Amino acid sequence: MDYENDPGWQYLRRTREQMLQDQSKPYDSKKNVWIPDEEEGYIAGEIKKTEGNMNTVVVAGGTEKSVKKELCQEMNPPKFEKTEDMSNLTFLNDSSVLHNLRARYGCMLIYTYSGLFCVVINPYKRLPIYTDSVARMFMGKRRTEMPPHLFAVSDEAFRNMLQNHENQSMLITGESGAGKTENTKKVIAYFAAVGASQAEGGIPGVPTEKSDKPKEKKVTLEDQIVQTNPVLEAFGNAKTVRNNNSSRFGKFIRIHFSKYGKVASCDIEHYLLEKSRVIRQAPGERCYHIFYQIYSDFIPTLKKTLRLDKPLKDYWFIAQAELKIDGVDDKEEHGLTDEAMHILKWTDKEIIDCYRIVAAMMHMGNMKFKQRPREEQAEPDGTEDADRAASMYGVDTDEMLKAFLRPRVRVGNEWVNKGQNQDQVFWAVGAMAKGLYSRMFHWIVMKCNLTLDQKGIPRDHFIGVLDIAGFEIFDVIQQLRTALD
Ligand SMILES: Nc1ncnc2c1ncn2[C@@H]1O[C@H](COP(=O)(O)OP(=O)(O)OP(=O)(O)O)[C@@H](O)[C@H]1O
Repeated sequence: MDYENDPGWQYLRRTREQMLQDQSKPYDSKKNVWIPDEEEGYIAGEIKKTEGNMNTVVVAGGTEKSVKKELCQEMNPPKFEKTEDMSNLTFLNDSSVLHNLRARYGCMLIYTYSGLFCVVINPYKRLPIYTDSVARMFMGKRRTEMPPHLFAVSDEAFRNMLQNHENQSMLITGESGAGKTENTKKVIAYFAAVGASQAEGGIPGVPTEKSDKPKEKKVTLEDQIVQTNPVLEAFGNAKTVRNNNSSRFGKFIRIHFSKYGKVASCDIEHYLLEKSRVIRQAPGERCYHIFYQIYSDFIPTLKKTLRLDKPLKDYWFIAQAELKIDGVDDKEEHGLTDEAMHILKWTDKEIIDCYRIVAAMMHMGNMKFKQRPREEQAEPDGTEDADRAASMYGVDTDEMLKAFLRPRVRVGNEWVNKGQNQDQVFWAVGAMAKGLYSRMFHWIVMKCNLTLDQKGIPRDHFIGVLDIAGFEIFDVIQQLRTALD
C-alpha cells in the first residue's frame, strides 16, 4: 500500500519487520512482571523465587529486588507490544497502560486507542501527520482499518452523523499544555477538509450534493472556521508557566453539516475566561497575547493612534512578569490576527475599536489616585493616563473619573453618589478592566458566530467539539477563582 511512502506513516504505524521484532521477545506469563519504581513508575522484572508474601525479582542489569507479591503487576505477552488499542490487552493494569503509551511515544506514535477513547501524548514537535495526504487516507475509512489518529475518530463521528442522522460530540480534555487546543484545531481542519471535499466530489460511501454553480476562488466557510483560531487565541490565550499559548477559556465548537455532509455553519460557545489575568500576571507569565501584539509595530502607526508612547514595561496591568515569549514574534502573530479578522470580514472600525479597548486598559492600569487628607475620599493624582483611557473608550474623562471616585449607587429608592477611598478606586479600576475585557471577548465570540452563521445551506446535524481543561490538582484554587471571578 502506498500509504507507507507517506512521510507521516512512520509516525502512525510500525512496519511489519518492526512489529515482528517487538513481538519476538522471550516471555513467561508466570515470571515476567512489572514492579513499582520511584523514578520510572514501573520497571520490568522476572520473578526468580517466591517466599511467603514476597517475590524476588531480577531487573535490568541483573539487580535483585524483594517486592511484595501484591505490588507486582502482570505483564502482557509480547504480541501486545505497542498495541494500537489498549482495550485488547490481556492485563489492563496501570503498569501495562503506562508501558504501552511510553513505548509508543518512544517511537513517536502519539495516538493510542483505549476502547472508545483516543489517548494523545504531546510530541512537542511538528510531525507530518496532519497533512492533506494523511487526512485523505482517513476519509471514509473505518477506524479499525487505519492506525489510531484523531482523524479516524473525527471521521467516525462524521459517518455516524450522516448514517445515523444523529448529532455527535467529541470531548478533548487534559491538563494545561497537554495539546487540547492543537488537537481541537486539527479536528476542525479535518472537518473543514472533509466538508470541502464533500462539496467537490465526496467521500466514498456518502451521497454527494449536486451543484451546477461555477467554482470561484473566494473565502470559504471552512477557511473562516479555521481563521477564528488566531483571533480567539490573540484575545483568549496567554503565556503561562506550563504553556506558551495557553487557552484561558473553554470552548464548545459546533460544526453544522448539510445532509450531504457539507459544512453548513459553525458556532462557538465559550466558558470561564480567566479575567484576573487582564490586571495581574504570576511570575513567568504574560497577559493576553493581544496586548503585546498591538504594541509590536506590525501596523506602524498603531501605537501612535492608541497613544501608547511609554515603554511596554511601564504599562502596569500587563507588565508584572514576562513581556516576551521565547521563539514567538508578536509582530508576526499580530499579522496573523489582523489577517484573520479581515478574513472573518470584520470592518476596519470593528478591528480598531477592539485595539482601542485593549489599549484603554493599558492606560487605565497607569491611572494614579491619592487619598484626600483626613477624608475617606480618593482623588486623581494627575489625569494624563485617564485622559488617554477615556479617549480610547470614547468617553469624557471627568465622567469616567467620577464613576470611579463617586459612583452613583442606588440606596432604597434613591440614587446617591458614594465616596470611594483609594483602595476602593483601585479595585473599581481593576474590576472595570476585567469586566470590559470579558464583555469584549464575549462580543468577539459573538462576532465570529455571526460570520460563521451561513444562511444559504440548510443544516441537518452537528458535530460538537468540547475543548476544556480537566481538573489540575495544582490549580484548583486558581480554577475556583476563575469560576467565581
Ligand atoms: N500534536 C501536536 N504536535 C505538535 N505540537 C503540539 C501538539 N500538541 C501540542 N503541541 C505543542 O504543545 C503546546 C501546548 O499545546 P496546547 O496549547 O494545545 O495545550 P492545551 O492542552 O490546549 O493547554 P491549555 O489548557 O494551557 O490551553 C502547543 O503550543 C504546541 O507547541
